[in-house]
Amino acid sequence: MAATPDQRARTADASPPPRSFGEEGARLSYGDYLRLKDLLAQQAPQSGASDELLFITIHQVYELWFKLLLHELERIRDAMAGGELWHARHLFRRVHAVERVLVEQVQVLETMTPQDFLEFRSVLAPASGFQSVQFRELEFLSGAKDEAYLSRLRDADDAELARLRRRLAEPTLWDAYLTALSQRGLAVSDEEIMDSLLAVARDRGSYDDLWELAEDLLTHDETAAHWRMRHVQMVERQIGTKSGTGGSSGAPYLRGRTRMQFFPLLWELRAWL
Ligand code: HEM
Ligand SMILES: N[C@@H](CC(=O)c1ccccc1NC=O)C(=O)O
Repeated sequence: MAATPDQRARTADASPPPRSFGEEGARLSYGDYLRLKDLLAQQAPQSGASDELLFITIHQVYELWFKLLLHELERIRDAMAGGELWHARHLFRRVHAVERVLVEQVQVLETMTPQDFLEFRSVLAPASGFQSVQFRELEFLSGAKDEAYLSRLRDADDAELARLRRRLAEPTLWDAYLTALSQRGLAVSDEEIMDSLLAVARDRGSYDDLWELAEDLLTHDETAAHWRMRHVQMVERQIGTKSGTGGSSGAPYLRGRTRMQFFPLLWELRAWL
């Protein structure tokens, strides 16, 4: 069999095989690059309960994914406003995949029994998911801006409050979608927006990219609703009708939140088609 160009070159000058890719710099190790010493030192259970490590780990994993989602959703917003619809759609595929993971991962925490949760639940109060700054940032960026939540963040520091205020002030995904519509000559005033959305839906030949982008927004909205429903099911399974450590009514409050829509007009559009 004929030698490959690579084999020929090696036998010709008898030089040692090249070092494997990445060895040239030889500065970073796996643990250094990923800051594993710091990362793996961040789980500090407050009780002796065996399942508290699971509880902390799952929340930290959520927060890491929230961080990535904020990064990608910002890029999506900016791509939409900048007319780069293909790029927004590319990033939406990633966002949807992560969001499906967020929903699926609820089942990991559901392996905990309510009895085992009660072993450490009392040490958690008054902490609760209410205080997740990144979760609220995701809602604000998606269009559900509700300033009232700022007052529920008991222990938020100045930097966190500033981040939320910035999210309240900056354009949402919906604002960016409207910019994309107007760049294509479509009217976006309150009175005209439904007609524009209908025009996009009815003329896929001219507006397919805008239609698909609206579908991506809707999938983001739908998957967020799936998470809220999975979360409240998990809550009912764990604490039933008890009120929450964060001071809400618990499951009834969370059931109310499942009706929230980021993009109500995209849902309403269906009725007019
Ligand atoms: C044993 C599991 C869990 C229980 C029993 C539980 C319970 C609750 C309750 C009762 C609330 C309402 C606020 C309160 O009064 O405390 C809440 C809110 C919240 N929880 Fe959980 N939770 C659990 C797991 C999780 C996980 C894994 C996450 C992931 C980050 C999470 C994120 C949130 C968020 C973001 C809120 C605020 C929701 C909103 O205001 O719409 N929770 N949770
Ligand atoms: N709110 C929950 C406690 C809880 O799940 C929690 C506590 C501290 C930090 C994050 C939490 N997760 C979601 O609310 C409860 O009432 O049992």
